[in-house]
Amino acid sequence: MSAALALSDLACRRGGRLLFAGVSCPLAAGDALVVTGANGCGKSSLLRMIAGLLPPFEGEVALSGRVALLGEASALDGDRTLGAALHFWAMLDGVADPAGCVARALDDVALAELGDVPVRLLSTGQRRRAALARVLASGAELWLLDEPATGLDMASIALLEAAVARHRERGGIAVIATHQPLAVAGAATLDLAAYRVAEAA
Ligand SMILES: Nc1ncnc2c1ncn2[C@@H]1O[C@H](COP(=O)(O)OP(=O)(O)OP(=O)(O)O)[C@@H](O)[C@H]1O
Repeated sequence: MSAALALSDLACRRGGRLLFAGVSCPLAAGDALVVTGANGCGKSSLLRMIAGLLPPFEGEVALSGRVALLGEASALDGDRTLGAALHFWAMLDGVADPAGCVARALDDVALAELGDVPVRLLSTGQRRRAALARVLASGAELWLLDEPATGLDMASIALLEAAVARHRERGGIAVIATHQPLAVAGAATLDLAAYRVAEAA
């Protein structure tokens, strides 16, 4: 797995307001970036920009590799069993061995025993881990994780941290927006508040 990501002089404008400007950051295979900053400073917007879902107001995003975004919603079909819902996405993602990828991902987030339970019956934290499993099973080189620790207990946070570490060891890149401190060894940090653009008086 080999990934690369370069953010060059990025600016973000939403709802008519310039949120941040001048964000630059190069990331190579195995790197991680932890994005912090107050509510509303634009962390989710930055991740959506990297995912290609939101055009930059200025600057550019250059990347190589496939992208998986863990956002607020998991997009897993509530009526399917967890295993089937993940399998559906793994097929769409075109992974070589969807069944194997899903089984490993479920193991990695400690949900292997719930593979035959409908997604709608999962608890909040289980649903969050299921969304993470979807990212794991995607085989994407670039992980964009938006508040991945929300709703997770301590054991699940450790699983998340371990999954990120393994992904980086394989040459993947992780960009993580978080309010909670996470153990991400040697990660670059980006405090978006420092890139806030003052409103004109
Ligand atoms: N679709 C949209 N249209 C207009 N403004 C938006 C839209 N989505 C978000 N915003 C605004 O952009 C700003 C940044 O939102 P964003 O979700 O990126 O912040 P955040 O740093 O991730 O916040 P939080 O820590 O609360 O998750 C907010 O003021 C928000 O109201």
